[in-house]
Amino acid sequence: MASTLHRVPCSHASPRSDLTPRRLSGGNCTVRYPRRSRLLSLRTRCVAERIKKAEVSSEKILEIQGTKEISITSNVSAEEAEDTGKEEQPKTGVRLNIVFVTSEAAPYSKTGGLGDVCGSLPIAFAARGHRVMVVSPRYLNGVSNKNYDNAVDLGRRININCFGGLQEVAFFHEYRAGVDWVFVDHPSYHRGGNPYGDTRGAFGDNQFRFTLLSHAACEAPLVLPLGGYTYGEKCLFLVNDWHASLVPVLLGAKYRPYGVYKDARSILVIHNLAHQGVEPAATYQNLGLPNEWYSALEWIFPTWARAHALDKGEAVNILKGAIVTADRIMTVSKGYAWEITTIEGGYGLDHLLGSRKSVLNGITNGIDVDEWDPAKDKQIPSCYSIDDLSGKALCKQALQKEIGLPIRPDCPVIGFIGRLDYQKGTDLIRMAMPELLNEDIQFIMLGSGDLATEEWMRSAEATYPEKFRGWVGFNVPLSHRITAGCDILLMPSRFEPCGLNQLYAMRYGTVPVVHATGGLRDTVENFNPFANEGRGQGTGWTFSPLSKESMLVALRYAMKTYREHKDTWEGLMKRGMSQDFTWDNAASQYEQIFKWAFLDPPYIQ
Ligand SMILES: Nc1ncnc2c1ncn2[C@@H]1O[C@H](COP(=O)(O)OP(=O)(O)O[C@H]2O[C@H](CO)[C@@H](O)[C@H](O)[C@H]2O)[C@@H](O)[C@H]1O
Repeated sequence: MASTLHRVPCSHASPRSDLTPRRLSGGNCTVRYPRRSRLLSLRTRCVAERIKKAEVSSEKILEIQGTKEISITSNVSAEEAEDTGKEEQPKTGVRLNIVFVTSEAAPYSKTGGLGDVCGSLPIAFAARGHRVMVVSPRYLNGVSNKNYDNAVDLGRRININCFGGLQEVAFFHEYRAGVDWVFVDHPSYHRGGNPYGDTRGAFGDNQFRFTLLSHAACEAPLVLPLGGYTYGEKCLFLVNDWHASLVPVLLGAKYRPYGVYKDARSILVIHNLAHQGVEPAATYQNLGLPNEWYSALEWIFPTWARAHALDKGEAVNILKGAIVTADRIMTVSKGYAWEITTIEGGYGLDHLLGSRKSVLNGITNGIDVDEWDPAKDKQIPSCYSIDDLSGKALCKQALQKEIGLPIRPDCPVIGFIGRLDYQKGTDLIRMAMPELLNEDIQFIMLGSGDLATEEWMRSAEATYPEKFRGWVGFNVPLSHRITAGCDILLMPSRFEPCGLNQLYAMRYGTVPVVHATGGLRDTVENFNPFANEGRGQGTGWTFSPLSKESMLVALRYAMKTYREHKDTWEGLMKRGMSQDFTWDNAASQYEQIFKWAFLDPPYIQ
């Protein structure tokens, strides 16, 4: 065994040798990795610490000390495991080193569904026996700082060569729920607002901030001795959306030419194709990539999308870079996996995605069934379950009271939660509202984003004081109370890669009414009152086409059923509540894709 691990030659032969990954702040060309013996002693120390903290069952101690694999029985203390003599066995056949790269991970950072997924899917993989690291920025915006209280500075600094200079980043780390949460620290992540922007709009340096993230994520498995030893080169990168999409390009352009990461694989997970990280072509030189890799990111806008006659439409598209270099591509539902290969859903990338159809799969997201559990949710005023729904009625009354609407148990309450964005079809809600509020209903909206829609929500409250409430902002506890207290959840999304709110709604016995698109069509079964010998079948209503009229038709069916067919309504609620949306289910499907990824040679050698 070599005394140092992962030594990368400092190839001065390359005209861009400044791009070699191993630079240290001190100017050395290679990182001095700890010797193997030191790694083992670090590992032993860390194991001792974990044993002390009773994070590892006693039966596992020998295994940890003696083998390369770590299996954490996350919720079982050493004493418990000894007492019962039982121990969770890893569910996976092949244990992998999985590295999530993401711009958000709840509860540390979240602006939407990406944060939810990257906060809970890693835990599901860890529980199945994989070693899992999540690499994400350490956002300090004044409000979120406390989220990182338990993350300690690992004392590792690396210099990233991009944007015309060396950028020093640090790594913070928290080990929680069997997962190594790694936070990349850099001054550009320390500012007010959310991860992408503030009240003045998107940050102008997002390309820089997420370039740093991708470079740092490529280094993390090599340089961070987590739990005493590094993840090493044979790992699987799960890169989420455009913010992490430089990772597969970097593997091919910056590491493999030096023999590093030859056994790694990368999978691009697309949560939202509408955001691609497109910037002027001139920014390519900032990304820390060799010139000859330009074509991987090259993007030419069609003529109609150019600003003027002399505009050649030349740009770089970071997401495209991952589409053409990742070993496999995934989306968050089967329906969306197909939609993105069509001209309507492909956002200009349909041809490229179609050309990689053989490695493109969709797996429906799961949800965090502990955080979203009406039987033990601390955020709602009264818990309930499929066996006793009485608490739901109390949640409805409490919501009406909290939000200042008349307390009326029999009046159907319709809710909407989400980003106020073109994607979510909020324009349709605005258009339909005068007609909808002619009915005897109440409507509650929670969201932030598009300023005009926020303004409209405020004015709608004034126009319909007895029927409409709009809460402008991002408020997770309130989103739980709305999900529990409403009867119907409306999601008229133009496109929806998966959608999580309809899953939360069903789990809380709130009946979804959704546009039949992407993951919404895959997860909500349209109600059929005649099926099942007249007992009915389905979990909600799906409407199509996306028009005000068809949305109102679906909502009227729902309201009529709610008012006039109480038993049928309860059947709808209970069928929704009994769906299996656990991450474990999704994670086992992911493992099949992982197997395929390692069966094939790396797509970019
Ligand atoms: N104002 C607010 N206050 C509190 N909570 C709020 C909120 N606005 C939104 N949320 C929360 O943010 C999450 C939104 O998740 P979605 O999956 O519905 O949409 P999003 O478009 O962000 O995600 C993208 O990624 C996910 C994950 O893959 C896909 O499901 C989805 O289709 C895709 O568009 C939910 O947890 C929701 O409750």
